[in-house]
Amino acid sequence: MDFVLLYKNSLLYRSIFFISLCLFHPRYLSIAESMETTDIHNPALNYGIVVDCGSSGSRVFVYYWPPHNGNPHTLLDIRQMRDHDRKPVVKKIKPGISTLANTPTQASDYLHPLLSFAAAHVPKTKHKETPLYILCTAGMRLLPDSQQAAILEDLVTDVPLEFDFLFSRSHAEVISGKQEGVYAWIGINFVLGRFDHADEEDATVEVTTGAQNQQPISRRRTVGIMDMGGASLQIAYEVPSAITFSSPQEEEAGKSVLADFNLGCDVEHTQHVYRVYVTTFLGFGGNMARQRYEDQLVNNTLAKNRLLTTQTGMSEDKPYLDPCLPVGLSDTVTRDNRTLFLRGQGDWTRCQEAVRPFLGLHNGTMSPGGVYQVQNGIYDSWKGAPINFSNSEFYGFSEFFYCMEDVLRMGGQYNSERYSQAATDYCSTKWSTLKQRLDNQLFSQQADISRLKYQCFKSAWMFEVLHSGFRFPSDYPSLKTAQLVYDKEVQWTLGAILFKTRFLPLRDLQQETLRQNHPSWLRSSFVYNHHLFSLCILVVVLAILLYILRLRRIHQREQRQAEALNLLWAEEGEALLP
Ligand SMILES: Nc1nc2c(ncn2[C@@H]2O[C@H](COP(=O)(O)OP(=O)(O)OP(=O)(O)O)[C@@H](O)[C@H]2O)c(=O)[nH]1
Repeated sequence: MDFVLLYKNSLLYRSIFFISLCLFHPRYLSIAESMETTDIHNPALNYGIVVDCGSSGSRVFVYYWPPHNGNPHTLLDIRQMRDHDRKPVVKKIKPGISTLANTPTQASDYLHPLLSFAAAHVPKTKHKETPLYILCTAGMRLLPDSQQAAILEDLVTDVPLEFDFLFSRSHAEVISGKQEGVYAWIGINFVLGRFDHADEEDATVEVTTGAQNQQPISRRRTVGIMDMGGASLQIAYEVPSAITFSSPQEEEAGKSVLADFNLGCDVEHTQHVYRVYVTTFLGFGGNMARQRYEDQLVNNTLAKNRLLTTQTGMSEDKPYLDPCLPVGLSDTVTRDNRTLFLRGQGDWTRCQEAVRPFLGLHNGTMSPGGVYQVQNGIYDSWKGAPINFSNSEFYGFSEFFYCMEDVLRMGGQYNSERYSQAATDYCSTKWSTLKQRLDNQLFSQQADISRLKYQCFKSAWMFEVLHSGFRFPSDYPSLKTAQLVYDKEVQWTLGAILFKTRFLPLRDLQQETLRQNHPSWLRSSFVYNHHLFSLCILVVVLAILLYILRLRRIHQREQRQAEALNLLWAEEGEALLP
């Protein structure tokens, strides 16, 4: 067979092609690798566990990372662990940990299934050095301090009795909404590679980080996030230029919604200094918004009944007509032993109008502190950093994705017109038909009866938050909703572990320097990037192989020519013989 053809069809040729691709785009190599089963037999891998204790449930995520590549400008390559079926190692339980407010001593038992699941996946020999973080969000934030403290105390005392992870008092905490927003922002930008060096085709921005005498740096444009959970809502986006405040009050308010942080391993490396505008809205998550709406329905309807001596909502045959429940759905709401009977009207437009007041709009701006702070008389009037709607990109997570995907099946690129049409149709579909569709598995696997019931409300709430609250123009072209990006589940937990391990590379670097004391050019060179290094070795080996094969071919050809010459001489010799 022709050698060239053989070579082109060979694994060798394809490997070289793939290797060249990866040499030019090492990012692709990392993406491909991160979808593989995690090699638990590799002793060099490090592990980390984050438990997200949300208002509606708790989930455990197991992450791992190879040793740092030695370049102080790159972050740890943290990936979600995958089991032998390549499935992400994640487990979820319901309800939320805040339901243990009155029985805090059960907190560690409650988390036991999640922690033993993680313990079964992380190699036993690694448990001692594997950090475990138990981070609680809005459900816990809504509890009084004493109840929060009692739950955390139980975890800090009991978890180490059963599990051998690296876990201390500071590893169990109720994080602020601001932290949650920043972590979500870090998570998605990391997965999208926006913290890497910019390629020519990337959209870049000039960034002034505020450091003294610092020239603007050109960096990849980062994406903004909106994350709507069960109880709280976060928005976070990078503010590329230094902000000037016109008054000390404005500065005070402004600083409370700006997060300045350095993701680099060392304060001297300013390449990864970011200034992010982040605001959290407690009570604005999908479930809490519905709860607030129902509270008001009960109060207002009963007050009206008293005033007008009517009986609206007092019995099943005289229900309150709720525009935000699907047509024909009967439901009840009970508050303080008072029950209100509801019947779905399925009217999207009226539902939008009904939910809008719950945004707490004040001079056209949503209250960053949420309704609770407004009720306490604290009102923050800072309007937030303006979003450049013509040069930005946003990702919507959790309810933004579930609202679009679970039943409407349109998660991904957001288009306000298509979305409101689909939501209008959903709301006006008869409840019996919706249930039939659920039984026929026409919705996503995650959709359950509760999703069906509140979809109409939640989709209107999401729409209002986006367009009336955050004032995104209806033709904004760059909003995507997502749960998986490059096949990775993007959660704020990923950002949390990245942030919490940001100094680990420094430790590795210092140890390496002490041990080997290499010249500095070597440390910063590609020799310390183990991917590139092994690929180069492979390329060299393949080149040598090809060279040897080619030499053999030349040698064989020469041999054949020599034999032919010998034959010719022999024949000529015979002919000359008398
Ligand atoms: N479709 C789908 N729904 C989910 C999933 N996880 C949670 N939900 C639902 O989405 C709503 C919001 O849940 P999350 O986004 O997990 O919010 P949370 O962490 O509980 O709430 P916060 O504490 O406010 O952050 C709840 O009603 C959940 O039942 C999921 O993986 N898929």
